[in-house]
Amino acid sequence: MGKRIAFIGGGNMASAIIGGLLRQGFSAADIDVVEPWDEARARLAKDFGLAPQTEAGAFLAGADMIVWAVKPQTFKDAAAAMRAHNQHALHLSVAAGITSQSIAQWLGSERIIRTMPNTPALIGKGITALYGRPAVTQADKDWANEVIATTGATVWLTAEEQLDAVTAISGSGPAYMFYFMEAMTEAGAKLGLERDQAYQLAVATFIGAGELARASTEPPETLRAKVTSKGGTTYAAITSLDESGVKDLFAKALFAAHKRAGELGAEFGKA
Ligand SMILES: NC(=O)C1=CN([C@@H]2O[C@H](COP(=O)(O)OP(=O)(O)OC[C@H]3O[C@@H](n4cnc5c(N)ncnc54)[C@H](O)[C@@H]3O)[C@@H](O)[C@H]2O)C=CC1
Ligand SMILES: O=C(O)[C@@H]1CCC=N1
Repeated sequence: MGKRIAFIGGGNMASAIIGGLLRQGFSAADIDVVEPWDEARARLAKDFGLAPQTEAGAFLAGADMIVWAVKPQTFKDAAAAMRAHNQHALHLSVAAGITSQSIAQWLGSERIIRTMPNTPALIGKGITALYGRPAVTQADKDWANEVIATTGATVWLTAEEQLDAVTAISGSGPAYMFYFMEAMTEAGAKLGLERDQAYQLAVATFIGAGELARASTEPPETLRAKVTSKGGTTYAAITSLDESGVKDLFAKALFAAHKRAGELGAEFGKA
């Protein structure tokens, strides 16, 4: 790629993208990171051979792309600290909820791409939705896609609001999967399995079902029907789930995540 990329925030999501870039041959010497937390800086140095800085500075002038990987709560302050040092970079945000309009105001730039990745990006198995502000060129989008594709699949959106829905589905999604794995492991242990074996069964079942869904042309309802013998064990479990209204409750949880994304934008995106 031959360009410099700076990360503002060096936590989980920054590490996922940095890891992806390095795996694809991007040079650590072309990456800058601003990360105030000592422990996080030490981890970035150890894992990736980087030399992160504690705060924004003149070194940021060399960045062609700036990746915003701070919490929504700290974005505005971090933007104010960076603004004087770089006015030409393409900006790529991973922050939940914070609109590109807020970012444009804080940075005085229209060259902004918002994204919503998820943590499987850490192992190159993520999925990220991206949205480019109208001023962003196709060449900028292609470059952002190239960077993010090092962490997994990409999906481009045409409406920025859709990012909040993506946040509810796939951004927060890994946590729901782990939640189900926890429940399956607990139940397995109560039913007499060794805990680590129950966990192994739960994880393998998620991976297998996910891969089957990916490989199949059939919808999930059909895949589910193929597991569900009339009057059998799955039927007993699904009937119990339906009687408890689990599908509706689960949808309610996703709506709560979606609502929270909007609230984060309103609360921490003020000019
Ligand atoms: N963790 C996840 O599953 C996902 C997170 N996101 C978004 O990614 C963003 C970052 O989240 P994580 O990486 O999980 O958080 P994190 O807490 O792991 O990383 C954020 C880092 O920013 C640093 N920081 C705080 N103030 C700073 C400042 N003024 N300048 C530079 N760095 C500063 C913190 O020390 C921390 O290391 C958030 O906005 C979140 O909404 C998006 C998708 C998934
Ligand atoms: O929980 C959060 O706010 C972030 C956004 C998506 C996943 N983690």
